[in-house]
Amino acid sequence: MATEAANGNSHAGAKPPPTPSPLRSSKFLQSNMRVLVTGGAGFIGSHLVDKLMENEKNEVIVADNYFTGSKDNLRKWIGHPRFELIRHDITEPLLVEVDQIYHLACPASPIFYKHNPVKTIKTNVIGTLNMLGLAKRVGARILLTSTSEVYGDPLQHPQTEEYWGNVNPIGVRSCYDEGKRVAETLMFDYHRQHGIEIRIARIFNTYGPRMNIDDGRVVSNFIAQALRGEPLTVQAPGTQTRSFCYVSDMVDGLIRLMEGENTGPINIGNPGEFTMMELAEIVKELVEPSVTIKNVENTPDDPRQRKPDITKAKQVLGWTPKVTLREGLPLMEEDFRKRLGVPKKA
Ligand SMILES: NC(=O)c1ccc[n+]([C@@H]2O[C@H](COP(=O)([O-])OP(=O)(O)OC[C@H]3O[C@@H](n4cnc5c(N)ncnc54)[C@H](O)[C@@H]3O)[C@@H](O)[C@H]2O)c1
Ligand SMILES: O=C(O)[C@H]1O[C@H](OP(=O)(O)OP(=O)(O)OC[C@H]2O[C@@H](n3ccc(=O)[nH]c3=O)[C@H](O)[C@@H]2O)[C@H](O)[C@@H](O)[C@@H]1O
Repeated sequence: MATEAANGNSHAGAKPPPTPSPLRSSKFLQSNMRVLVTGGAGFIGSHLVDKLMENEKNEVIVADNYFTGSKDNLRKWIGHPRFELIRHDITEPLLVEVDQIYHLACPASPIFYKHNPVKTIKTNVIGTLNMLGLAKRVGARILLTSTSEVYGDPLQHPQTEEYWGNVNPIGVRSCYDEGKRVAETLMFDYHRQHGIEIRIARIFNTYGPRMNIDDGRVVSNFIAQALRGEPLTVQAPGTQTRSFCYVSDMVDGLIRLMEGENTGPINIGNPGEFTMMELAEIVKELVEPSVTIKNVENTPDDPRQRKPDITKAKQVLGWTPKVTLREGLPLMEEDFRKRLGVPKKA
């Protein structure tokens, strides 16, 4: 059984987990861990799939509705005997026999999650209920990719897992941050009531190759703008901070959490903290020094500061991020150059 949650909630009343599929222990000559990745055609999901597929004992099933993801992100696995891709919207039940569920499906960029907020809530609430129902039926362990947005516009800095957050329940971001908070609640209620083996990762801003070019998030915006020779749009005031984690570090953290014994919630992010103006200056310096920086209006409820306290991830997962922002940005730039057809100047 997993150890106590980070926030100190007691799980003394939790039931033992349901019995996993007998196939998990009875197969010897073929893959014996069947892993479902919801949202596996998206940015983080597709990198996670790449890593999971490296292990020959894993059979990977992706369920995705392609709202913000794409088959293209998974093209190297399509047709592989240990890989299966299902077009499926997780707000509908899914019947598959699996041992582990990485539950990522949810639009992550503010532009996309605000586009149809009711659908975003349904994805977080009904979608998570469906995945927990599946976990219960087949005895699978389930990991939820929650978010640092559960801390809202945090009044504690850096944020530890014990902090309960400062969230506007009726704002334009609420479909996402309150949606994820309910998803976390559902995870713990299924754990306590039905003994489901749960893992919760609170992910902080993650970036890297394969982000949608017009995704709308800040790192992808700045790199695409720099490569197109457009001004970098710093939203007011520009002093707001974020901490950026490179995607390979994130995937490593998620797999460690799934394989470990702690339920979480656990912050997974890179504590290096930058203002948006600093980020723009770094992108300008590394990618295209001739571009200008333009101040533009911000959107409501934008968190003013965000930085993970990762003491817990270090202690219980033995995890620390390895890739610095200055190392990760050029890797993303290379991918964006290929996709935008902008070669590096000699
Ligand atoms: N990238 C980050 O900085 C970040 C930070 C915190 C949390 N997260 C979480 O990590 C997960 C992945 O984020 P990402 O950056 O890869 O985003 P993404 O938008 O690239 O990927 C999300 C995937 O989920 C799919 N999806 C959305 N709604 C669905 C539905 N109803 N049914 C089936 N599939 C659906 C999309 O098509 C896409 O492939 C999300 O749960 C997000 O909330 C990401
Ligand atoms: O890490 C998290 O927990 C969350 O982080 C992001 O949300 P956010 O930090 O608002 O992401 P961005 O849209 O990339 O914005 C980051 C900052 O950059 C600013 N920004 C954004 C875009 C831009 O062009 N310019 C700009 O200055 C925004 O005002 C904001 O202050 C993700 O999009 C969420 O999915 C995720 O859950």
